[in-house]
Amino acid sequence: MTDNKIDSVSAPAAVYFIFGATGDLARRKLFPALYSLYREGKLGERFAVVGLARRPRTNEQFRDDVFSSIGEFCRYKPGENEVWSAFSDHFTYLSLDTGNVDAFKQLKEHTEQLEAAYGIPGNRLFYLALAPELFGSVSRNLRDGGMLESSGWHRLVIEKPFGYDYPSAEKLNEEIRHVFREDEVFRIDHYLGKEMVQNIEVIRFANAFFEPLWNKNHIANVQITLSETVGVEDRGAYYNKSGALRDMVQNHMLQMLTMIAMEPPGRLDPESIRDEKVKVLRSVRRYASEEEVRDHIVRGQYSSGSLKGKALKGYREEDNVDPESVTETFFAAKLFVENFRWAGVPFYVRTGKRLPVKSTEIVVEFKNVPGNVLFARKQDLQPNLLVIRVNPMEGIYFRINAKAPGNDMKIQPVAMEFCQSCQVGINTPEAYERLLFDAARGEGTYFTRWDELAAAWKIVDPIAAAWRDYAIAPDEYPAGSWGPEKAERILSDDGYHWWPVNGQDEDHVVWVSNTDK
Ligand SMILES: NC(=O)C1=CN([C@@H]2O[C@H](COP(=O)(O)OP(=O)(O)OC[C@H]3O[C@@H](n4cnc5c(N)ncnc54)[C@H](OP(=O)(O)O)[C@@H]3O)[C@@H](O)[C@H]2O)C=CC1
Ligand SMILES: O=C1O[C@H](COP(=O)(O)O)[C@@H](O)[C@H](O)[C@H]1O
Repeated sequence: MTDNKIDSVSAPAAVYFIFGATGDLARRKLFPALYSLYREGKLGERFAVVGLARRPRTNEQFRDDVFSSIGEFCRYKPGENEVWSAFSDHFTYLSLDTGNVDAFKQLKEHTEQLEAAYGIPGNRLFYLALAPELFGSVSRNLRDGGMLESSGWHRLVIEKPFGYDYPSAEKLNEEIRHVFREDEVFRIDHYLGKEMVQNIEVIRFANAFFEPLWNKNHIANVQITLSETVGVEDRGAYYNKSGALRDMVQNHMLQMLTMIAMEPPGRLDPESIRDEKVKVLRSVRRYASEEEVRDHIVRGQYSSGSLKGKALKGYREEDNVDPESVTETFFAAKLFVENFRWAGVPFYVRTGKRLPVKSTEIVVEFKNVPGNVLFARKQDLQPNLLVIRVNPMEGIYFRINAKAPGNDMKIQPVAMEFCQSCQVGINTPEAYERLLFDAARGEGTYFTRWDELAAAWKIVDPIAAAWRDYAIAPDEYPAGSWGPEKAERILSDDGYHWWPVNGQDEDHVVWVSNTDK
C-alpha cells in the first residue's frame, strides 16, 4: 500500500466504487460531480467507475441512469456525442449486497480487469453512499474480499450522519478503523466543500486588516444562519430521528463556527488546520443543565403556515413523521468559545426548515466606535459588519460608515461588496465535485477528522439529553416565519438583533448591495 500523497494537479488514475449507485445521493450529486470533473480534464482518461447496489442493472441501463442524472443535475449537459460516449465507457455496474463477501471477491476480479484495461496502478476509492449501518460491514468485506490487496492507495469516503450520538459514532469509527487508517478515511461534510466556507481562511489569514481585529476586543458577536425554505420533503423517516440538531448543527453549523474561530494554523496543511479546529470545538461551552439549555438554546418545530402565498402543512402532517413528534426543525443557540481570543463573545447560530429564505450567511459584527464623542447623531452609527455569503449567493460584503453626500455631517452605512457568484456564476464547482476531487488526490483538509467529530458530538449530546430528560419540547413557529420568538430574544437580551440575510427586511438596515438592487 502506498502513502496517501497529495496530487495537486489532477486526480491520479483510479477506480471509483460508488456503493449505493442506484440511490438519491449518487443520482443528484455524485454522477454530476464525476461528469464535471471529467469535462474539466481533472479525471483524465485512466479511470473507471463501478456502480454497486443490490438491484440488477446492465451496464447499459446503468449508463442510461447516469445520463439522465447528469442531464438533470449537472452544470454541464451531456449530449449524445463523443464526449458522453467516451465518458460513459468508463462506467460499469455490478449487483452486490454489502453483506455478501463472495460478491466482493467477484468485484475484485472485475476491478483487476478494469485496472489492466485502463493502466490503473491499484488506486481504489470507495464512496459509501449508503446508510451508515452498512459502513462497518462494507469495510470488513472490502478487506475479506481481497479488495485492499492492490499495490496502490485505498481511500474510503463516507457520508453523514456519522452516528446518532458520541457512543454510536465511536462504535462506527472503530469498525472502520479496524480496516482503514485515519488518513485513508474521508468523512464528508459537504459544507466544507463550499467555495465560501473554504474562502474563510483566506479572508482571515491573507488580509492584513482582519486578523488584528479578529478577537473579543473588536468583535461584538458572530451570527451564523443556515436557513432553508424546504420542509423535510421525502426524508421524513430519517429526519424525524435526527432533527435539526443532528442533521445540521453537529456538522455544518459547528464546522462553520470552527472556521471563523480557529487560530491561524502553523502551516496550511490538513493536519495543522484540523488541529486548530479541534481546539475550537473543545473550547465551546457545553450546556447540560436544564437552566443552561433553556437559557441558551431555542428548539422549534414548524406548524402550518405559508410561504410566498403558498399554504404549507405543519411538520407533524408530513409523510413518515409521527403526528406527535417532538423533533425540532429549528435550532438557535447562543454559544461561547471559551478561550483567550473569544472570551465573552456570543456566537449566535440558527438553522431551520420552512424559513422565509434559502440562505447561509455568516455575519461578524464589530464593536462600535465611541460615537457620542465625535458624532452628534449617535443613532446614525451602525456597527461595521463583515458578511460572508455562503449560499446560494456567494461573496463577501463589508459594511462601513461613510458621510452621506450633502452639507450635513450625516452618516450612512454603505456596502463594499465582492459578489463572487455574479462573476463566476454557475461555473463555481459544486461542493461534491470539489470534495470528490480532493479525496481522489488525497487532500484531507476539508474532510472531518475523527477527533473533530467526537468533539462535536460532545457539544450536541448534552443538549439532546437535556431536551429528553427535562421534557423540553419544541416551540411552534408557523412555516414561512423566522422561527420561534425566543430566537429573537437570545439576541435582544444582549442588545443585538439578527442581521437580515439576503437583503431581506430592508428597513432594518441600509443594505446597499449591487446584487440586491
Ligand atoms: N441524498 C442526499 O442528498 C444526501 C444523502 N446523505 C447520506 O448518503 C447516504 C445515502 O443516501 P441516499 O442516496 O439518499 O439513500 P437512498 O436510500 O436513496 O440510497 C441508498 C442506496 O443504498 C443501496 N443499498 C441499500 N442497502 C444495500 C445493501 N445491503 N447492499 C448494497 N446496496 C445497498 C440502495 O440500492 P439497492 O436498494 O438497489 O440495494 C441505494 O442505492 C446516507 O447515509 C445519507 O444519509 C448525506 C447527505 C445528503
Ligand atoms: O446535510 C444536509 O444539508 C442540506 C442543506 O444543504 P445545502 O447545501 O442545500 O444548504 C439539508 O437540506 C439536509 O437536511 C441536510 O441533511
